[in-house]
Amino acid sequence: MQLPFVKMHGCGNDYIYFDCLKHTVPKPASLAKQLSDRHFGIGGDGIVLICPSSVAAARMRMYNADGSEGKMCGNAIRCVGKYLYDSGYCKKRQITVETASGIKTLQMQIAGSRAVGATVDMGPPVWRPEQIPVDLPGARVVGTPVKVGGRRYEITCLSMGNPHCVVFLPAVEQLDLVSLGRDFERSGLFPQGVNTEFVQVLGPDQLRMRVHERGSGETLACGTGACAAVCAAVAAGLCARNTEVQVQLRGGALTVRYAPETVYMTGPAEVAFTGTAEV
Ligand SMILES: N[C@@H](CCC[C@H](N)C(=O)O)C(=O)O
Repeated sequence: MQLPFVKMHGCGNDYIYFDCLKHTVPKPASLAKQLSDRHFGIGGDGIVLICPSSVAAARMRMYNADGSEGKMCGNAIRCVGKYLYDSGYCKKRQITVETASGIKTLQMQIAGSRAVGATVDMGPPVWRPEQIPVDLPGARVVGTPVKVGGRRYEITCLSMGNPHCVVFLPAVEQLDLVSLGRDFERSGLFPQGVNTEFVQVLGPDQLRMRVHERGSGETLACGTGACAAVCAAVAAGLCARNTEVQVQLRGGALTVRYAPETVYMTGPAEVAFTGTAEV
């Protein structure tokens, strides 16, 4: 069976998108594993299905490269908005998308007849450990000392619709994220796995971040992770609330504002190429 796809990315966080408003995708979990392979597949951090919704313009389902399903993806949702706008399904400046962690509203950035990015209302962060989930006591895990992989870290944990652990370090460029990411995954602290952000504070409105994602390994960017990093920086008094903070990632930059009621994330959405997959 042949299935058309669009390969899109937000700051280099790349997924293979299928239009499930028109087509049915069989066995998406195993397809994600097969197609994400950068040598034997199309290559990507996972796959995204753009599905019908009764409550929004479309429903997004995202699968990591290992086939696990994620509840939310900040970079993918901007690309879903772009696809809905560019293909004419929803030619509106404001687009709603249903996800496994609720309905999100996007304000599309338009250039000519195409969408080039979006600001997404990501919803407020969730701090309660049992709702993240993280196996640590207390009402919040903010700057909490732990031992992971035999080393001491101070971690901040929160959910942006998916679990995040933020670690502030003096420098992040030289880190071995394969082994560090694995250490955090295997720490026993995160019963549903975790996305770990290693963050260097460059200034009160600028962070540098590298990320090890649950189910995909190191990626060039993570939208929910950038939001988690800014919320953690605000909680630690390193950045101001309700101020635009630029998060520099390996694949580009995202802007995040931790507003009084919610978190706004702004960034690009780009098509890399289109094709047909044999499934
Ligand atoms: N790349 C993402 C997050 C994707 C899901 C994550 N790996 C998970 O399993 O929670 C983003 O841009 O937010």
